Amino acid sequence: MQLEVIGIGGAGCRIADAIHTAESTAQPFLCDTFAFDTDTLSLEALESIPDEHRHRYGAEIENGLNGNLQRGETIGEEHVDELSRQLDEGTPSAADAFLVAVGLGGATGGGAAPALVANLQTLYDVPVYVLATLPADRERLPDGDPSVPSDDTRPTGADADGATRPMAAQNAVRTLSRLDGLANAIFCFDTEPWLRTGEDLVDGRDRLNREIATHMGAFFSSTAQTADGAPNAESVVDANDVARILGDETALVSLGYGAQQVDTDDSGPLFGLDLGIGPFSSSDDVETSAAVSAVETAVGKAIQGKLTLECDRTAVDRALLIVGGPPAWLNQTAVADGRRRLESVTESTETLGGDAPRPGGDEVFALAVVAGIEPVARIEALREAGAPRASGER
Ligand SMILES: Nc1nc2c(ncn2[C@@H]2O[C@H](COP(=O)(O)OP(=O)(O)OP(=O)(O)O)[C@@H](O)[C@H]2O)c(=O)[nH]1
Repeated sequence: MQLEVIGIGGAGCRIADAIHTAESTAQPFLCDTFAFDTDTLSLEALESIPDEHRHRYGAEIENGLNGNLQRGETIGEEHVDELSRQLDEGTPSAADAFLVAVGLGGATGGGAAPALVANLQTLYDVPVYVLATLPADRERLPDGDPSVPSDDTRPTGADADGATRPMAAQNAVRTLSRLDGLANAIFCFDTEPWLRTGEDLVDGRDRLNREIATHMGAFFSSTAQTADGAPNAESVVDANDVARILGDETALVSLGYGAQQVDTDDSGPLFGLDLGIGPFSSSDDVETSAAVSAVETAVGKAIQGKLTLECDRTAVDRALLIVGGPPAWLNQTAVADGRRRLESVTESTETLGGDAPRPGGDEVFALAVVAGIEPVARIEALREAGAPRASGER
């Protein structure tokens, strides 16, 4: 499937940019990538999104929004037609789905995302998914907390731009609830557990954004059509499968990813075969036991390792497993076993599986998608953290 990615606000734009940067030319899955922000400098700092797909809006904002989500919502609603029109710079009608990336906790992206998602739903007849990062705890830590580096001269709990975000939890909860019923599904990335000890967003955000891009790229590139001449998947995951697993009732979605390095012969075509798709190993060349072991290891990491949002793996509505890598290493029995393993761990009512051949690759990877994961302890904690102020404000 082909994806139209739109980043909104600082985090959303950087994440969209990271996805665009990481997209492999061998496995393209992006229709277009757009970045919408009120902050010109932030837009200019992006790495790879084409200039004509970066759009600054809200010239009336003079000194930022200071976490004022209601103002962000008003500005988002006022500019939503302008933002949607920007998409005509690309080919949005060719997309099988939209992905709106946003950092929950801020006022710009969180304010505009619900209006944008609602507008896309009326303009296009394809699913609109959201990719949302949850705010980190250390954006609002009390003074003297040991996880704030002692040489940090910024205010305690400051984010990557040096701003504190005392409203982060409250804003995140409110934006999540506004997206409910608008987005088909929400991919969640929980920032806090992905930050290293003593690391804050200043140091960590580019690494986190690459992690997000790896997970999302592994998923959506596996659903893209293979290039001419490249081997087809034994079991293709297409846009319909994605829609079935993600659903259309704003399910929360978490991803698990694991990769295992494998030995491939890069010295050239084997057995006189050259399909014009780069170096690859023939299945005769790879020990079955080695291939099975590589698939099992990658699948184990994806299912039992760290998820983008930790949840009760045994209480998942729907699940999908994709195993990819050099064709010779994709042992189909092991791939099918992996899908059954995910099914038995999650006890989900529906579990799909597929494979993604990557000629020339040097690792076997597995991506587990779990959808319908609520209740999630982390979201409940955010709701609690945001609740007292929320009731006072509204
Ligand atoms: N993963 C990740 N999170 C980020 C990044 N930048 C900021 N965040 C977090 O995302 C949330 C929203 O921040 P921004 O996207 O900068 O905020 P904004 O939408 O531009 O809105 P305002 O700055 O409030 O006007 C906060 O919780 C930030 O700490 C980033 O590059 N990656």
